Amino acid sequence: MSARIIDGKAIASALRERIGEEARAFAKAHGAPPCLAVVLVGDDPASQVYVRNKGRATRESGMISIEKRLPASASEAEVAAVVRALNEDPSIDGILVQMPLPVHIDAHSVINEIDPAKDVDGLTETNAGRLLLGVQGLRPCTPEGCVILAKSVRDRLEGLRAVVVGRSILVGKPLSLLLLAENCTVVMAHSKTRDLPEICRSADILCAAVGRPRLIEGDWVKKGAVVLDIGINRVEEDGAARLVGDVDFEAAKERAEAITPVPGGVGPMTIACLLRNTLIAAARRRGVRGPAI
Ligand SMILES: Nc1nc(=O)c2c([nH]1)NC[C@@H]1CN(c3ccc(C(=O)N[C@@H](CCC(=O)O)C(=O)O)cc3)C=[N+]21
Ligand SMILES: [Mg+2]
Repeated sequence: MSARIIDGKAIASALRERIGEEARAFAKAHGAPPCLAVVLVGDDPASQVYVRNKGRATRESGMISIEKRLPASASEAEVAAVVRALNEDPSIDGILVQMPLPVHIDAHSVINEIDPAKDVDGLTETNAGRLLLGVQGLRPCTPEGCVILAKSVRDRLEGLRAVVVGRSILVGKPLSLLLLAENCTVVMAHSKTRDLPEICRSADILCAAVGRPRLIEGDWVKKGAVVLDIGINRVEEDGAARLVGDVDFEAAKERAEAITPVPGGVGPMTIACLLRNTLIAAARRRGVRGPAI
């Protein structure tokens, strides 16, 4: 039996529809729609595409999108100054600094300049700490999207064994914490993990976020598992550029109950959750409760 393909694109589109309604209601109540500022340093082609897509999605959801571009030669102090100006600007609700930053800039320092109330990526020390503590804060978008997709297959995640392969700050670590908050039993696996195939086979929910094309093979997947493929790897195959995940999709779908495709799985959820965080940040900054979506 072939797995059900989790249609992240459709789920994200439905979520963005509801966010759009909330954004319009917000604009009516507060005189202006929520506003997201994206800071892009340098001219990495993939980043340009992502930022353009984010801007379009933001406007489609009835929010305002602002872009601040700096040359690749910008100093850390210059990038930090842009972030601080956005912090001070009362018309800005959300700030995202597009990763990766040029190597001469310390990403952690720059991210930490973001006002935690506007940190829609959930990456500042304050929001990471709030996630660890399980108190109100802004959660990272890709992990949040993963939990929504897992819940689209399983009503309750409680008691399920989740294996997260990859421990990045943007995805693996926060995803592990979010799944723990759902009462999953979480295994945090990574490049130094012994017996990785065996550990993956123990997963009811298998999350792959390592950035290695098709690392996870078909027989690493337990029959009936839910597979979330967070990898987005650009590879060249038969002379053509392709996008593949961290999971061998064709093989894994013969064993999984449900699996996310790449593209069209987790990626679109990241953007939808970014817009949701912008709405939440805009509401909380005005002292009202965020949307119940
Ligand atoms: N501060 C920061 N926050 C981020 O959240 C962040 C970042 N920096 N830097 C880059 C990564 C990557 N990322 C993606 C978002 C959407 C898709 C997405 O929508 N992908 C589509 C299309 C993929 C394509 O065709 O290229 C899909 O998977 O179907 C992918 C990747 C956010 N990131
Ligand atoms: Mg392999």
